[in-house]
Amino acid sequence: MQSLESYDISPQTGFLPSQPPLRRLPSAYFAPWESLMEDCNGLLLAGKLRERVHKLPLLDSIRLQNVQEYRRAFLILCMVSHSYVWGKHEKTLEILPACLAVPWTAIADHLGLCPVVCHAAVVLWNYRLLDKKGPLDLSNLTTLETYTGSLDESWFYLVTTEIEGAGAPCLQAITNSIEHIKDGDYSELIDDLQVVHSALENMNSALQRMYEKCDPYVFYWKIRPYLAGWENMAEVGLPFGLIYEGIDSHWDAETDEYADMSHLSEGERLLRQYRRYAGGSAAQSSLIATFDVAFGVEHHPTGQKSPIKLDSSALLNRDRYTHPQSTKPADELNHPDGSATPQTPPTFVRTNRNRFLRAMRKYMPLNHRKFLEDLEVAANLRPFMLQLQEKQLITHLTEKETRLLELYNGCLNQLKLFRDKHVQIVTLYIVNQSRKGANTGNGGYASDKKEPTPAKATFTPTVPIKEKPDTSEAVTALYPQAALESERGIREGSVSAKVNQFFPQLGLAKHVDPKSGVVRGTGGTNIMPFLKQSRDETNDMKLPIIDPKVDSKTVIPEKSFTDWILRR
Ligand code: HEM
Repeated sequence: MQSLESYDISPQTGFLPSQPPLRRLPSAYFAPWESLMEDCNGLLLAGKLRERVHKLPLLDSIRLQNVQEYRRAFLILCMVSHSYVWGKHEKTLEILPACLAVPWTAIADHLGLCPVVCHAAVVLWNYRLLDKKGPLDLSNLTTLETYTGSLDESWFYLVTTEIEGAGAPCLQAITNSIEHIKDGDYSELIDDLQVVHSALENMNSALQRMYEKCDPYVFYWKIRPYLAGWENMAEVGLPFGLIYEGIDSHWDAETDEYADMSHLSEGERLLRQYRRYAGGSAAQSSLIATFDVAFGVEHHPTGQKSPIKLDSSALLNRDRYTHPQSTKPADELNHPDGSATPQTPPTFVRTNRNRFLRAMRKYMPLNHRKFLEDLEVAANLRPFMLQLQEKQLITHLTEKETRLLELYNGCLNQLKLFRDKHVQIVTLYIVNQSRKGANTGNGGYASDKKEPTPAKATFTPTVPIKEKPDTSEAVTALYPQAALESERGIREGSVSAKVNQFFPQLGLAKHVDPKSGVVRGTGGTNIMPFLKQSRDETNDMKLPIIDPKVDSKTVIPEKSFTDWILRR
């Protein structure tokens, strides 16, 4: 492994930048972005944001001076663009104007990200210390930007920021542990694992604080819709994704040439403009992924205990937890068997076979992704522990060796507890909220007032509308991104209506029967089996420790060191 700094990781603040993020872009050239950001909440509320965006000049991101400025600009464009697309009780828009799309895409490329909101933008690059010399924790943190202007949204991001800060000391300890294993330095290795253990405890305490100031209702109905991306969003009018105006998808990076489009049909040309990206999620946290890699936690496709080859029905189902979509819907035409899709998430072969978790890596900053990829190769903790485990079958372990096994299991237990708490949070903040429905009767939160043109009249569903729960019509009109229905909301006269005529099989919305109790992740499918499996897979990694005083019989481990090596 290279030094932490070379992966843009700070030994003190981890994946958070070593200095708090920029509060404003200094150059007057970018004043139009800063001033739009300043008014964003107000403009959204007044229904004037889109109007203002249409007046925004097209600025050249090349004039950003350094990585701090790039990150600040990326945050602004994430905030403004998602507010623009989803609106506030407005129809979803499927074309992002060039003044946002062009610089956002260029800045995302520069940072090794996708032009869509992500964990890095709202958590890593979106905080400020109230007292510059004070600690990096909830007693001293505030956000730079939010979609809603609510304290609940700030708290949601800041709890996650604190978790990132609490986990920071682990990164050096983990990379040190690789060397200490090589050198056989058990005392140092014990220290490394103790650092990780207590950091995980602190992370768990921070996660528990989510309940304090982030109201589940506000989170689900007010905040989460803005974090949605444009993947599997057929029912809210984005069956093929989002069009990034001015982004020429006909240019080929390999040949540096513009493709000859003359052979393409009108439909194909239109389709090639769309991009699909998942929305923001802490599943994009490189920190949690680091623990999995370092401890050798094996993740499998949801519902599978061992890797399987996807059959065609799985491809057709388009479940993002087993088969993430390609970024561009047109790829599906070129590779109808789905063979293009695995190129989208970075390919790597080690322990993580869950495609959703793997796909989340492309939403991590390039250097953090690189760190995980290098750690995949360098990580030696689990093979070392498996060796100790095999040794104890033949002979007694030394005190230090036993302590190491205990600490390894202890760290896994803390990670499992983190995922336990997380499952509870998701139950309260998502599953329960989606079942209860929106608080449409309460004028304080969700107004009964609909758009001047009722949503039903502006949509032409192409598949029969299923019977809905009582509240759903109002819910869909007010919070379309939270809808559980499966009809496609293709608007008459829209680009997607045209594309749909040519390719009716593409961008089909998944059918989710509201009565089935299935609750989907942002643009995804049933989240609970996925999250519970991830937790169980963490727990399954614990290794049995034989107490020589008690255990007289030999325990055969489920997975031996040799087995692990063979399966790598
Ligand atoms: C209100 C708080 C939270 C909610 C409602 C929530 C919701 C979710 C959901 C729905 C998923 C499934 C994937 C998706 O659709 O995006 C997920 C995955 C995940 N979340 Fe959260 N989350 C919350 C807070 C956090 C925090 C604070 C962290 C800490 C970094 C975190 C870390 C993760 C991770 C690592 C995954 C991937 C699954 C795994 O590794 O087990 N989440 N979350």
